[in-house]
Amino acid sequence: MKYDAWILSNVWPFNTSAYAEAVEVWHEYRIPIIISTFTILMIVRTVLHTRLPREKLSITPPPASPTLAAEKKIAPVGTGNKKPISEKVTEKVPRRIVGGVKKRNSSQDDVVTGDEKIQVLVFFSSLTTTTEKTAKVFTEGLAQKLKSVNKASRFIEPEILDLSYIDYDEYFINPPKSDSNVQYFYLLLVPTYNIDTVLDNFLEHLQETHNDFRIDTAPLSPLLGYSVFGFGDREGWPTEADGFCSQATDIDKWMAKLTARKRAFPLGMGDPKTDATERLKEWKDGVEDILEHIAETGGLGEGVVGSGDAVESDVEDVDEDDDGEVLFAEQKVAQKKTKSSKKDDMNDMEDLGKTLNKIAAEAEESGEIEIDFTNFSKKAKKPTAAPVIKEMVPKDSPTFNSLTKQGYSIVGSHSGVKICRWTKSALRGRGSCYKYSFYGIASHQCMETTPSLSCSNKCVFCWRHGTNPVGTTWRWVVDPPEMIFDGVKAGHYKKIKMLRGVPGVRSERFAEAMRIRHCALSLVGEPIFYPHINEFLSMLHAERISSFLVCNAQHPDQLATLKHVTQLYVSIDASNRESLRKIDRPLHRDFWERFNACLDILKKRRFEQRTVFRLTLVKGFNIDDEVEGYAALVEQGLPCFVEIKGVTYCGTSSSASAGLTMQNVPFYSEIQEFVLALTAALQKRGLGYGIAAEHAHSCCVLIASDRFKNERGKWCTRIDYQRFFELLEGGGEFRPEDYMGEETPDWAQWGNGGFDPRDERVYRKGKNKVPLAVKAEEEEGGE
Ligand SMILES: Cc1cc2nc3c(=O)[nH]c(=O)nc-3n(C[C@H](O)[C@H](O)[C@H](O)COP(=O)(O)O)c2cc1C
Ligand code: SF4
Repeated sequence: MKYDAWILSNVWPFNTSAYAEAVEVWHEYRIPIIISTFTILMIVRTVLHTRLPREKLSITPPPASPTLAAEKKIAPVGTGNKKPISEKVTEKVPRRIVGGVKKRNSSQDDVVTGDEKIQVLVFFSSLTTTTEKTAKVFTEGLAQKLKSVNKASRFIEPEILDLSYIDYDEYFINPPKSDSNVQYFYLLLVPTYNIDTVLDNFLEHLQETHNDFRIDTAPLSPLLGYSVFGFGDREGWPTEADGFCSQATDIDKWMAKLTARKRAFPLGMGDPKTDATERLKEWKDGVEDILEHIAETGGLGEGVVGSGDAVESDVEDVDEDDDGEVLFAEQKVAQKKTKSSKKDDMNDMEDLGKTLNKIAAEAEESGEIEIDFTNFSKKAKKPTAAPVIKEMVPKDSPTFNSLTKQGYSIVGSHSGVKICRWTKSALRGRGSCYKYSFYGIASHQCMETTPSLSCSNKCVFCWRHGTNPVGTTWRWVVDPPEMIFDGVKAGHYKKIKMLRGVPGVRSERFAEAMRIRHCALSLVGEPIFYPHINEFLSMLHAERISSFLVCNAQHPDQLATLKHVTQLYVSIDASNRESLRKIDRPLHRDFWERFNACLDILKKRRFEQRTVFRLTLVKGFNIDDEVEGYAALVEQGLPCFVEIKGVTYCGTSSSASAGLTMQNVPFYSEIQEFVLALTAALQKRGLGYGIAAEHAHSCCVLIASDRFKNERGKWCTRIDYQRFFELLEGGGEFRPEDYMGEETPDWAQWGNGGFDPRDERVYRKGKNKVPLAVKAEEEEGGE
């Protein structure tokens, strides 16, 4: 019997015609039957999957995220009728975060459970050392305090870290790696600068870390907590809306995001000139309390002010809507848009567009800010009001009053002119400054001026800081060069005329002084900062006024485009990066790169114009062990001359606050020693330099390149000014040797002191005949 026939007769209970019909139906409908069955099975599976609670198969946390122990979560106190977030989460599973951004929501994720150690890290940033000094004192005080709290043994000695030197990746992507059971607490003390500083880098790093899709949005949540204190200036930035402590505010916000809102204590702010001490003390007390609390209880505590609780999150940060979804403001707007469009049932794109605009406007009105958390653009900036360009030194400003009290005539809104003490001295026949000994410049015919009272450094030895404005870029009203030129000349002549009646003024010198022959662009500030510096120089040269321009080696772009000057100076205040940072306190974060770029420019220019390195020696800052470093810089820039000058002491509170005292002023014998050592170091390197001249009265010595020796081997450091103007007016190319002047007079040469024998040497009562250290009021203006 065949198998089919056997089945029919033994298994199939019905008759054969019924079977044949069934087979026929199957053949006809088998595809829809299979599809329907499969679909029904899938629906049943999906329903069961979403309804039934699931067991966690693994306890491994997701990469880069600490274990989230839902059991640890404590209901926040003080949230009114709102249910604790953790409860809501378990009620509505799964909890959706629109936009796919991972977010943590409790400050209790990482608690100290028993014997963990607590390490406080105090980060600071400082340009002009206020914050640095304060942070040091603060950290010492905190260390003392933590020794006396309950559970003091939990605390490791707090550590202080400079944001300019640390690797952000080590501290601000994840907490530092530690093999023992140490947990970290971050404190940040930062100033605010509306110019480019290291803080911009830092903020960018925080922002990028938060927005980096590869890492958790809150990778710093394992921290125990953090708090920020900002230093600002209410005089310039009176309110927070004006930018008072704006960078501290930004850091606080980004840290809140990165730590999942573990703000342990509210952002503190203070102005060192007024209330910083008081505000910092309050903040310190609060931070100490919370640290004690952490050591005792293991966490920040929920619901208390400053607990970092989710309820106090920022408006633009995170928000909860009725459905228990955590939505970012952007998506909330988007959701409203969707709901609204559904309600209105409009398919027409034009109408939809109108509705969206309306909703967006509503959202804006209600204070919701649209933030793109999914696409981070560095260029995206907060919309700001159109900038109002201000005057650098307005007539009603404290800076104006202070500068005028010091004898400056302010021209326009950013230029100044002042009579230097050597001009007065020369008028009375009592000697010119070292520029006469070295270069033949008569001080009574010299005008000292600057077209930019602003500077990008805060050198410890500068007698004007506290008064002169600072900045890294020109952000003020620009006065025309003609106005400045006429103004500074008028100011200079006016002051000369006022000296008419001073006892001892020689009539012939007074008459000569009414014709300016030289301009020292070195008074204060940074002359090449002025956008029309080249036009200004042309005006000087057109009147046959020679130009000595001193720049601080921080503006390579401007230096590169600078036209011809009679002598071009670069201040070399230190031989290495760290020393330069300490002494010049530059505002530019890439100050060392800028400095080196300027030296390279100077090197290229050495066959076009006379180039000079100006070294100002400050004992305890930039002399010890730096000879070789300076020699290396000379080798790099190959200047025509190196002027070495002892610092002058101004005795102001700002110099004192920079740690400068009379002890930092070198004796002339120390300058001489340094010059001998430097010359030897240069010669050892095979560089053709020698000591050409000195002016002991100004504590100043000149090292010159052998290029400035004549055929008789004599130094010719003086300048042929007549020739310089002829060459300039000729319009062709020329070299510094082409306007090399006559031989340096014997009395000015090394070993002879440098005082013009035709002048009368006047010693002040009680002063040594050989000046050992010159005070600023004597020396000011003798640039
Ligand atoms: C160029 C410059 C820009 C500044 N910008 C701001 C500012 O935008 N907002 C503010 O509150 N303070 C500003 N300040 C004030 C400093 O933040 C304040 O003086 C601070 O104490 C400096 O700290 P530090 O010297 O330790 O770096 C600025 C100061 C300077 C010199
Ligand atoms: S570069 Fe000159 S003006 Fe500027 S801070 Fe230094 S010494 Fe003062």
